[in-house]
Amino acid sequence: MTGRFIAVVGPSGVGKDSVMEAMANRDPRIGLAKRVITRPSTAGGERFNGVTEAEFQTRKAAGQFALSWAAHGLHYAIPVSVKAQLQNGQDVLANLSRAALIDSKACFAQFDVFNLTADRAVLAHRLEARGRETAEQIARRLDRASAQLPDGIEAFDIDNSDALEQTVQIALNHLYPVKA
Ligand SMILES: Nc1ncnc2c1ncn2[C@@H]1O[C@H](COP(=O)(O)OP(=O)(O)O)[C@@H](O)[C@H]1O
Ligand SMILES: O=P(O)(O)OC[C@H]1O[C@H](OP(=O)(O)OP(=O)(O)O)[C@H](O)[C@@H]1O
Repeated sequence: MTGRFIAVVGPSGVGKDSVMEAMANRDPRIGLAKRVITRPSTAGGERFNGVTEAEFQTRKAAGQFALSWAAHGLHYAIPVSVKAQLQNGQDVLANLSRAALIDSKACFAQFDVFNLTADRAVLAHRLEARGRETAEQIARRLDRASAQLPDGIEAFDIDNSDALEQTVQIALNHLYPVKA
């Protein structure tokens, strides 16, 4: 059976990549979409494919992206290879912009959304602790924290203010309900 494409959205620093990675480690039915980003691969954090702006545009023109968007002064894409993962029956998690949800819904037959939330103070603390962005970049990311989901998009909301393990369990229970 074809897998589900699950968009994981929420403000920068809320824990999208951490939750996704922990879910994939817990359950073999889950695969991760590896994003292509115009950020040096040495920047750390999630596993992503870092490319130059020119390389990004070349790959986009060659049809190598299922989805792409711009945010935080960077370009991001989900490679078309996710379709093979889905055809192999994996449920695929992808860290997506809330602004890319409409395109994403149109692109994938089986589509779900996890919307992660956390208090602004928690976000600020996590972004500082992650240490990847400057103070100014962090301030701009926090300004986007309250962005709403587009009309017509239904999401499963999960508060990731507390322990990561708790969030992961709630998300897994939602994806794979235990039959009584
Ligand atoms: N539930 C949690 N409790 C504590 N720290 C967390 C939790 N979830 C994520 N973090 C930490 O917060 C920071 C941001 O997480 P990350 O997964 O990079 O967020 P995002 O992908 O949403 O930008 C990381 O340093 C991560 O280790
Ligand atoms: O439009 P928004 O919903 O605010 O999302 C903006 C960007 O932030 C998210 O990534 P993340 O927070 O992981 O930032 P990063 O990709 O730079 O790490 C998401 O994947 C988008 O690329």
